Amino acid sequence: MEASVDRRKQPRAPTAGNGNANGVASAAAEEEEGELEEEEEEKLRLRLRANENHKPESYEDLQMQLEFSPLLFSSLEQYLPFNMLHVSRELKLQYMRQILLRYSPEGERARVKRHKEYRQKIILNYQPLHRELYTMHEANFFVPSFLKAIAENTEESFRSIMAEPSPGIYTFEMLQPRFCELLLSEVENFERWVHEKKLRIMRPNTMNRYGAVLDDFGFETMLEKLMEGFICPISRVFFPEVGGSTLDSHHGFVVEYGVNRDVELGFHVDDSEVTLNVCLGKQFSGGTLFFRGVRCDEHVHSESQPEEIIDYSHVPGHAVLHRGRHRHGARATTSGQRVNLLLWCRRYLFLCVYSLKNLQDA
Ligand SMILES: O=C(O)CCC(=O)C(=O)O
Ligand SMILES: [Fe+2]
Repeated sequence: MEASVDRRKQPRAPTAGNGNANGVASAAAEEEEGELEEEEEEKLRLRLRANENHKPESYEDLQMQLEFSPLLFSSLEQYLPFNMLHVSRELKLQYMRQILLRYSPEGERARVKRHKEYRQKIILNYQPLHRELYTMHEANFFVPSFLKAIAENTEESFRSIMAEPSPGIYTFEMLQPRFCELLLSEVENFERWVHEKKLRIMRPNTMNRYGAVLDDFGFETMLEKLMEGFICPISRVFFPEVGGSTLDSHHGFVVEYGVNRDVELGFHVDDSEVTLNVCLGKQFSGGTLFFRGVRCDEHVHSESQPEEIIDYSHVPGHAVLHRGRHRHGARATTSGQRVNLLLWCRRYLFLCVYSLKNLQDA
């Protein structure tokens, strides 16, 4: 098994979106007034260090016209040269956009554009069944023990609700049964709608034939809050080596296993820094999650040590939190139906800015 480990990828453009696929191509921006002279374009540079005192602009209102995430522009702004910090927002935008365009492959931008249009079509037409799920209501979503631990926000309080069956794998009770039930019925409602409309649904990633991307049908803001308010505090304590407290984007989806669904999931690593995996139900047997230790890219296929081999049986409402690079897979769900909520948490904006600066310095 150790011979082959897939990198489980979301079918998306890593450099053009922010993991939330909120960028769309617009040729119009090129003809905007105040365009930079060609000569100046040659000098487009980012500073080595962020200017922490600079408060970046918001570009959210331009979301529909921009081919990159508004958040990416805000992150990048802190790295602008001093003389660019106080020019107009339009000029800053143009400066940053030209840098981004230089390093972002066109094919990926086109893919992000298509994804954005797909999402827009859904958001405009899909009628949610349980609207109360789309905004964060923590008292309705989470069990009290989880809320208490988060409110206390200490390593001790987190450990008091968690088991750590193997180093770096944390399990705990998290979601209320009622929330799981409603979310399952919302997902079913969405899938019914997709089927009725004869839409081609985009699956969560390259290894699933079933399941749905929650961010695509309205859950983006709620899941953002879940990551920021609940997963970042825990990751800050347990996953500092992957920037646990600075996770800045996510990919949220459900996977579905059972008869007429996916059966199992091969050995893989996730396209995330930190992964939250919560079982929503329903009733099932099998579906055990197996882990085989954390590896870097170069050693992802190496043998595992006996102490790294661990199995975990999903329990509805209970979460598993692990590093994306903690190699794992799921055994066959042999009867019933198993649905899990996955939140791949990333440091996408940070890594984007970092790789841009590296490319510039190369
Ligand atoms: O089925 C599971 O619980 C594992 C899912 C998983 O690893 C993933 O979606 O990346
Ligand atoms: Fe995974």
